[in-house]
Amino acid sequence: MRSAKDFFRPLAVGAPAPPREVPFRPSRMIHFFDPGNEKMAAKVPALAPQVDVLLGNLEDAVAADRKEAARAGLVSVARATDFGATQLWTRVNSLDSPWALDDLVTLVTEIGDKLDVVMVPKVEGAHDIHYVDRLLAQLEARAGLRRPILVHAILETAAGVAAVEEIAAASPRMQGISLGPADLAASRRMKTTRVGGGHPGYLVREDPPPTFGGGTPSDAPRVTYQQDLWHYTIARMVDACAAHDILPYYGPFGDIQDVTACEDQFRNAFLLGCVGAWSLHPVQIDIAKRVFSPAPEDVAWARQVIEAMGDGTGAVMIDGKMQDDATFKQCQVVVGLADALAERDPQLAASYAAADKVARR
Ligand SMILES: CC(C)(COP(=O)(O)OP(=O)(O)OC[C@H]1O[C@@H](n2cnc3c(N)ncnc32)[C@H](O)[C@@H]1OP(=O)(O)O)[C@@H](O)C(=O)NCCC(=O)NCCSC(=O)C[C@H](O)C(=O)O
Ligand SMILES: [Mg+2]
Repeated sequence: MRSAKDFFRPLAVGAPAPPREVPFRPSRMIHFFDPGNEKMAAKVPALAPQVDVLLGNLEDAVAADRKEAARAGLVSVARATDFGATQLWTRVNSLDSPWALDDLVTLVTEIGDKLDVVMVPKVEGAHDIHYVDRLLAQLEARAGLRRPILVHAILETAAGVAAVEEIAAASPRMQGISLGPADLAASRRMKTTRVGGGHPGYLVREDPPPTFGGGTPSDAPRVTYQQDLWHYTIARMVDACAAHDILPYYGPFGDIQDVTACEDQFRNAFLLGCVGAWSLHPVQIDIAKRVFSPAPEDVAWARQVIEAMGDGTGAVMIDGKMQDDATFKQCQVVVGLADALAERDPQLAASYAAADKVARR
């Protein structure tokens, strides 16, 4: 068993010290691209300033006979691109595949100084993170890296969901966790054929009108309400991440043309505590940017509450609503996120300042 003190010692001689906290960097969208697709890879320099995270995907959606080309493509695009403040992540192949080892060895050795986070798919328990943790330390030491590469797990197997708390706590390298609804659906034997989003068959129906005195039941139409297939898993993931001070994300929304449902799915995740989602296509970038940035009027309201609450204790009434220590803390979350995002996004900073001005009139 590792002692608590061991947690902060490098797992290989000469490796950088493990991180003590996850540095906050905007990650409203993790934009996926296939580095072996020349057309897509050519768009990376122009995409870099528009997104918070660029992720070179080596796993699913890259055909088996294109794995090496994708890996080599990521090395060359990473070397050739100045990412500025944008993070570079990769999703390596799953640990039970024949490609995962070469993915990690090649990427850390060749472009480890440019890689911020390694996303590990199909994580089933702490043992998967421990394996990657030790290997990264060995490779970092060998490559002479000064900064540890962080690890992000995808929650996309039933075993992974059952072990989500131990996964979140498995290493100081843990940066966050994303929901992978497509693989999770398959692993759970759900009867869907989609990548995220809802399903019209998963619903509740209002009761029939009462038939007093044994009359004939009415055949009047009864309203149905589609339910959220992902609520339980997202909420569980958010709790595990918050408890271990790492970041939760919604994953992919596969119906690229249904921008409305994509926005709804992203917003549900945002309201439940997620900090971002994956964008699979350029059209999803602005949706994520909009949804995962607190709305200017909400930020202005939160600032008003914080100001009125003084030291954050007691209770006050604002516009007929009671505010106390707990709403003060919620408002601090909103303002803290807004300030951090505004530091990197001048357009957002301007819209927050404008809403604040209107609220103070
Ligand atoms: C989904 C796509 C295959 C669609 O591609 P395409 O048919 O080319 O779409 P468009 O014609 O609309 O494309 C318009 C132009 O935009 C470029 N493009 C498309 N996608 C991207 C992108 N992600 N990054 C950069 N540029 C992109 C096209 O090249 C077109 O360019 P041009 O011709 O010059 O106008 C495609 O979007 C795609 O492959 N996306 C990524 C898919 C992916 O990564 N999937 C894996 C993640 S989801 C998953 O793994 C499930 C999860 O693990 C789980 O279990 O839930
Ligand atoms: Mg998957």
